[in-house]
Amino acid sequence: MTQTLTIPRPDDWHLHLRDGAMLQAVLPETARHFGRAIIMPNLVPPVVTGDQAAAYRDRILAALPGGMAFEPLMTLYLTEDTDPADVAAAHASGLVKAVKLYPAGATTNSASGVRDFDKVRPVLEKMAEIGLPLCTHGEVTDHDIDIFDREAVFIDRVLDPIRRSTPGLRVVMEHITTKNAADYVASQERDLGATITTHHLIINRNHILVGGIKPHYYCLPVAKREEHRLALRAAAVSGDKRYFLGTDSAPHTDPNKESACGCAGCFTATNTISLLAHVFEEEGALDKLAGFASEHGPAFYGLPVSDQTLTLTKSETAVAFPEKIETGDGPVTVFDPGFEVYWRAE
Ligand SMILES: NC(=O)N[C@@H](CC(=O)O)C(=O)O
Ligand SMILES: [Zn+2]
Ligand SMILES: [Zn+2]
Repeated sequence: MTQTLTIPRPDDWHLHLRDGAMLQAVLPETARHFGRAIIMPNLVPPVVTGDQAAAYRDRILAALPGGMAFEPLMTLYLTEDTDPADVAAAHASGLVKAVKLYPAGATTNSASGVRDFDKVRPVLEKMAEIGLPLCTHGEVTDHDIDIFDREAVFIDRVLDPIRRSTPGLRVVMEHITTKNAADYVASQERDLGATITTHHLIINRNHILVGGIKPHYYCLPVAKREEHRLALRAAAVSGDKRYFLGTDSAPHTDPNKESACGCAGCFTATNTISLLAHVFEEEGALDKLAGFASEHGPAFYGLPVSDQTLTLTKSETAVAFPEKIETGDGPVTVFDPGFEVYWRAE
């Protein structure tokens, strides 16, 4: 008997679409399965103002193949010069759904991010007042902090102080990778959620380093020890509304990944939904997939759950995903989970 699972059409609450030829190639990979996505603003140059976000939204919609329905939910890239009034106007018009905080130097295209968190206080206060969420890349950048500790230290030194001094500020801890982060979310009563990626439910740091270095498993925050992966799985399948899917699908061309200084990012848009069904089945929690992928995110952002559905079917034979997708900028390798997957999305 074929096993099927029907869920409301999922959304991706953390996605990199890039621009130009790359946007053209990767957008259908997401739009095939997802109805909406929170679009990350770390372009070069970054999407800082409401006008830039409106123009980027238009480029995304122009790149969408005819017949595909997809709603990009735009974000603004927070800089020390961001104008609270511009943020408020972009929110009031319905264009912008979140503001993204990148500590300067923490990740890909974060050079224009925040160095001195006191400088963005007026923006954060305005956001708390109008109910506009802050999405955080939660890692400190101090040279004396080990890369595997940077997320946990960010919570103590940056995030918790910001939240205490800005009551009412709603925060999404993006792409959490540690038990520390999952526990912090669980300990907070209100105004806090977290996205979890597909790949952090599947790989730990051994996958990156054992048996030769695997650049396609390198992303930021870097995958941690197995105990952390297990904590993320427990959070994702818990049914707790504070955790939801943000794939952080982050395309880089193969030459930029397979390099002496490889870029951070895993490209998971193509096979994410099948991989998630596999993971949730492994955890005996297929009934929790709809919450994680389709319901908790809209609840946090105050949006309706999709009235469309996506059906997953478990087949006898493994699904054949492409190893790479071609883009006008060069090939992009699709995330390889290292196991066969039998769940197919219609
Ligand atoms: N996650 C990553 O490793 N890379 C992202 C940036 C980010 O989300 O930190 C990217 O833009 O490539
Ligand atoms: Zn990030
Ligand atoms: Zn990201």
